Amino acid sequence: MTQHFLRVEALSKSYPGSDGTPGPAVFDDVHFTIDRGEFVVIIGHSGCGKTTILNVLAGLEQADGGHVFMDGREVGGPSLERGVVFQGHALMPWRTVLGNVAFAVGSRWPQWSREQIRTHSLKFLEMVGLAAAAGKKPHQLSGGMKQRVGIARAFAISPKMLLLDEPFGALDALSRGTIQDELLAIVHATQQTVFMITHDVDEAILLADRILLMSNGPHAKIAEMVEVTMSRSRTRETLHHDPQYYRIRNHLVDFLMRRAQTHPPSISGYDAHHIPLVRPGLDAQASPEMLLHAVSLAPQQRLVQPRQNQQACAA
Ligand SMILES: Nc1ncnc2c1ncn2[C@@H]1O[C@H](COP(=O)(O)OP(=O)(O)OP(=O)(O)O)[C@@H](O)[C@H]1O
Repeated sequence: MTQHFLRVEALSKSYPGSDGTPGPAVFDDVHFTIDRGEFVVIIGHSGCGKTTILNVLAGLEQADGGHVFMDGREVGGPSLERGVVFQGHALMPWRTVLGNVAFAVGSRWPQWSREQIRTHSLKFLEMVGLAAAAGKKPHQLSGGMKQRVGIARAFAISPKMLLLDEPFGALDALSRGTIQDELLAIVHATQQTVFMITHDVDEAILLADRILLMSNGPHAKIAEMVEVTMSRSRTRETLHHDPQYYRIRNHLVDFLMRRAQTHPPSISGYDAHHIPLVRPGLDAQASPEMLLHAVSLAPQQRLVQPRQNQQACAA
């Protein structure tokens, strides 16, 4: 049997309603795996449970049912083996940029000397172009710079896995693009295993090896997996020249606009243990009309579950 680096089995979670009684499962019967060095992105409408899943992988939250195994061991709580980057960068405001990274590095390798910690931290600040800002405090930085510190800090502890929860969601398009490029360069250089949440389908296609499509809650599921079959050396500049890009994008948008509302078990042949893997990029049958439709959709729509589902989720 193949040993996957990360194995998620039968995960489920519900939250109590306002009257304290258990609510319906936000998601249940969630199964997926991630291989070492793979970059996996999850997309789905707001409220379907993506952040909850990421928090369970991080060990920050407990699932009601199911298991997460990483590198052969069950995840039971937070650990420096996993680096987490949130949309809100969570920097310590009283520490400098270098101090924020050095604190994490010192916690990871308590036996290291001050000089070792400093040199190692600076190396990662350099990778995100922030060596010159090492002495600044977080309030002196732009949003993009703060997010870079968060990324440098997460990589600097050499985590076995990096968990990114919409890390670029609050950034303007220009900063977002630059940091995406930096992230890709570091991920490729370090062969880092990554699980990331985004609402941006273009970001998903640029960064991911595989994209998990999550259906709407309650009882949300991983409905399908999309393999990004374009060359891993793709860049923001070249992405749009590849016909595969439009096919993949169209497939993702079609899922979010139309198919996410369909409850997967009602799809004939659906098996939560064996999620269908599709390669729309290689589907040369996609009509020019479909491709045009994909291009004309706004690139960074924030996708929100239809109202009745959100209420059902919160009920
Ligand atoms: N601590 C909590 N207590 C009660 N309900 C919660 C809690 N955390 C999350 N929820 C609910 O669980 C559901 C899933 O939330 P979650 O944040 O995981 O979704 P999401 O898919 O990440 O959404 P978004 O894309 O908007 O970040 C939502 O309906 C949310 O209101």
